[in-house]
Amino acid sequence: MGRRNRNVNKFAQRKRERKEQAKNPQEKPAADTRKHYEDIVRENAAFEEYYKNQKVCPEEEWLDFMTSLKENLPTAFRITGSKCEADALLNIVKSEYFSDILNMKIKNEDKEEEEEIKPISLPWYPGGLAWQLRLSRTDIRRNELLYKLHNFLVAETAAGGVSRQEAVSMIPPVVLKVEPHHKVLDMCAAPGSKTAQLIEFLHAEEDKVPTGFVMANDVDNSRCYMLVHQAKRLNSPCILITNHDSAVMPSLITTDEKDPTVTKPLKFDRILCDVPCSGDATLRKNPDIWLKWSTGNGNNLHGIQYRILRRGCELLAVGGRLVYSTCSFNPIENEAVIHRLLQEIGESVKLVDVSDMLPGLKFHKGMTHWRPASKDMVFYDKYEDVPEKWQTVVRPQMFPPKPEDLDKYNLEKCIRILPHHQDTGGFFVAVFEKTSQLPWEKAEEQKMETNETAEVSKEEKKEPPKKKRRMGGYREDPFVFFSGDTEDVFPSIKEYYDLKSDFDSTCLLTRCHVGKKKNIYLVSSVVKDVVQKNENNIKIINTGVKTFVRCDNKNMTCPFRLSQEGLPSISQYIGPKRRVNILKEDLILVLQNDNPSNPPDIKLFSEHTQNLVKDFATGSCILEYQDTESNLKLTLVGWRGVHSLRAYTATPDTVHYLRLLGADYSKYDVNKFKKASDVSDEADTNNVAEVSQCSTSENEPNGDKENNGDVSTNETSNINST
Ligand SMILES: C[S@@+](CC[C@H](N)C(=O)[O-])C[C@H]1O[C@@H](n2cnc3c(N)ncnc32)[C@H](O)[C@@H]1O
Repeated sequence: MGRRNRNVNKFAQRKRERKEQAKNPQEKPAADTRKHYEDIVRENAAFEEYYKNQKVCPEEEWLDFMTSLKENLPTAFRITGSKCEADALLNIVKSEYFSDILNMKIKNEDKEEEEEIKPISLPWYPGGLAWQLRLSRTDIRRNELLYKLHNFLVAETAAGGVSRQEAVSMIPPVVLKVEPHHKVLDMCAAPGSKTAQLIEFLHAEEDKVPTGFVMANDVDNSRCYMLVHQAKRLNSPCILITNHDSAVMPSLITTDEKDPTVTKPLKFDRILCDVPCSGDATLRKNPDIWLKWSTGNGNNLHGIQYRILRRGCELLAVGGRLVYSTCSFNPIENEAVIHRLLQEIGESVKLVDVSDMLPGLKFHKGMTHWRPASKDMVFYDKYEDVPEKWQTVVRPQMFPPKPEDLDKYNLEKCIRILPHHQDTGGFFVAVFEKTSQLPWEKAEEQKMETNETAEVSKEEKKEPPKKKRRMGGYREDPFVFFSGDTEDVFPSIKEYYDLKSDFDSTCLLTRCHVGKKKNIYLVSSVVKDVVQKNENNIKIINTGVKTFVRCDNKNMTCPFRLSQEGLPSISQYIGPKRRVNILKEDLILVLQNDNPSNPPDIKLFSEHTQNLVKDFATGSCILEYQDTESNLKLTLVGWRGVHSLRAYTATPDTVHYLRLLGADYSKYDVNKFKKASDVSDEADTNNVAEVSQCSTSENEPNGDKENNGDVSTNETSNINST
């Protein structure tokens, strides 16, 4: 394969394919992988022999283990978003969707008999926000009785109200115990489902910008753009995405909080090492692994897994917590990696028992004995038995601890989840705490101190400046921070949006040095510091949440409108001049009349709202609504036209808000099973909305409704000023 091919951005390519498919929703994708999956014989003799030999589960559970592995994976999802929105959505899910299906019996794809669907709340997930259904994704997609549930999952995923994620994969962020002040590193982050959770935990305090941040890293440049997409859904100014081999992740620096004139090494309070693995615990979701499974996979990955974990321990602050996880059953990728690390670093890092954080979760304790094997399925009890030809593959560090050393390592504190435990995928999790510096960290520090003393005595002999690190891959646009309140476009933004004096304009940035600023992004001050101090040292792919978008409209004195993505971060700084406290019925009116070329006339609104906007300057504004009973608070970007008022939301968000308001959104809730001729004229005219609900991927957010300078179009807007 040529170099050009390897550099194809797979994510962008898939996006293009989906767009094409959205244009012709009736057409099936060329390669129907589903069919392919159905044809796969879910058997692999080597797999069975290997894991029977490793004793991954007691003999009496073996049949259940294998039977479960051959079944399709049930669907699981989490409800996300701010606490008040998540609570409101949870109530809707329970009362509208689950009550409908509670007593329903469905014949699943891979079962003979009809079964009850029975939604189960995952008992160990905080706030009762995570659910599992006894239905695979395909079951939900293909069954007409479930079209409303399917529409709900697709639309809410696009709006960021729901995240579809395998149940067991939700565990690592839960046990990492992230708090809003933590500096968090996700070493192998793409596609980003766990990163999303980390960000949600970071934003646990509603309406407050966290003082911590999440750095989400992946070695694969194209997969980094999946992270960009995830981050975009979450609207956080506290995330940065980097592209590096985490086994050799560079040491970073940050400003010392105690003395802002000096820098110090950046150590992370929380680190997630969700390392690349053979993935055989995802067989239920990825049946093609049955076809290619071999012992070689685990053996080959052990080394990189160990190096990533080791580097993670170095980057971890003393007192910090690190989670190592894989979706593999293989002890060579799991306990052997951990044993190797613990052997090397002594007592400075120790395993922690986190079972009390996971109430109701069934699992097996970590293994304390296993037998490395070569590709020809010969098992070894000691390295000396390994024939020379396999000695580069089966390494001495892969062997289990001696029985007399077991107490040193506490490997039983690891968590092994098998598919039959609670009808999920399999998973492995180990949680570490760092109690002191690693042995070589202490030595390095001493060496540095000695060097510093020596430097003082050789004042004249200055070393030449270090060469700038060369960073491979795609060239990213620069991160250009505002110099302060005098930055050319800032005074008009400040004036128009009545920005409070404590807003730090140096946290705004653009992605170009010269030319007209198009999109303006916002980061938290700690993220700004990390970017500015380290951008020559590590490749930063993306940071900042889009907050202002250029909009050269003759009816607006400021050339920038607000963007919904950045609104939760900037809203607290915007003064009363640009806020409208709208009534519920008026907000519903605005959302239901979302045709940008025909926005609702001011005369249609309540007297209350008409009075509020009477003397309101035209242009971008905030529409706010708070339900006094439920505490539900909605904040939307609006537009005051000369004679109209409208919301500036993307279609999935419109559906999300209408759902939360208990309003009618039926025109978007299309039953795709009905023949095209049955679909009402109204739905036909809302074709774009239908497509976004039923045909495009759940991960595909729609742009705002107009040509408004969104990332996808990158053009400035001329908004219809009706
Ligand atoms: C198991 S997946 C991570 C899944 C992710 N944590 C999630 O929950 O969505 C492993 C990821 O590690 C990345 N990876 C592989 N080797 C790496 C390395 N040396 N450094 C950083 N990332 C690496 C892969 O590109 C892949 O995206």
